[in-house]
Amino acid sequence: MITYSIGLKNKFRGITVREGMLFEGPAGWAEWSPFLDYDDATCVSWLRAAREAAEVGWPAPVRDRVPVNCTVPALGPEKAAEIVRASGCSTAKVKVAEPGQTLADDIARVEAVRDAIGAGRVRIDANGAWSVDQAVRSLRELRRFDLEYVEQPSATVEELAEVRRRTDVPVAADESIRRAEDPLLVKKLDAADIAVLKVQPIGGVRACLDIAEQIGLPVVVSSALETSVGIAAGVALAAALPELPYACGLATVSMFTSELVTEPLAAVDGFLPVKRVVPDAHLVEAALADAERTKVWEERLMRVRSAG
Ligand SMILES: O=C(O)CCC(=O)C1=CC=C[C@@H](O)[C@@H]1C(=O)O
Ligand SMILES: [Mg+2]
Repeated sequence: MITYSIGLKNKFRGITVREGMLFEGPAGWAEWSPFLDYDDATCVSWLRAAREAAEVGWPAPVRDRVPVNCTVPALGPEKAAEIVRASGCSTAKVKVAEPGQTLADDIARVEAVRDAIGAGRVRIDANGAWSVDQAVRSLRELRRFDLEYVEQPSATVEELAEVRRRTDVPVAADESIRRAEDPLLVKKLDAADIAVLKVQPIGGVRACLDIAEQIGLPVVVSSALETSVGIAAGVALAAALPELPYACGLATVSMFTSELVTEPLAAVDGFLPVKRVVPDAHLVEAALADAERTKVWEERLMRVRSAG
């Protein structure tokens, strides 16, 4: 069992360092990396996903590569454009509604991304930060950049449904699925056009495939900001879905300052290959967490195992 600690190039989701654990089982390597602000009960499904990866493996793929978007954190317009140009992707996902920023900041960033990507696709993610009225007002401004969709504009499923009724920008549900008691409520309330599925929070590739089948919406597979070991699970899900009409949010290892595998699952010309990965001993050594953080994670794992 390994505890890693890797820096992020830019602040994302309020964090600058990513930590997690890796395990090896009969089926291969697995990552368990619930965010530090999650309580033990929330981390149980994340552990189920890691167990599936280590002990059982994943269903057979139906494709050998997966189209991906580049992910643009809530940075200024120049840096945002730079990330898009360096990525080689023809779809970009831009973070908006960052606490402490304004709609003018979002407009400048999305405009810069639209210019950088040309005829490519631009989607935005508000992480539930807007009220319904704020979402409708913001989308009225941002829709001129020809948005593919807005991910989680507001916090609740009911709000998502209302935003969807009041805008012509398609709505994708993320937190409303991965953090919900009933992930299918989104469908029942007609709250979304697209379902964003993440393997760790939902509890594994098979758990995601079940939701995909029941929810009856096109699926975008997205990462939980894992190293290549965890990203491989997202790629396995994207590769096993019967239909994959959108680029996936799995090109996030480029946000890390270092990696654990010699050939990371990083986008080349907008695609990731479908493969399992094995951590490299030297890279792992360089990314090992210190004794104090390792203890924190080992204790967390023990608690979550007994909670599960
Ligand atoms: O979807 C992507 O392009 C990358 C992944 C991504 O945006 C996220 C990963 C991890 C945590 C989340 O805050 C965030 C998301 O909201 O989708
Ligand atoms: Mg999201």
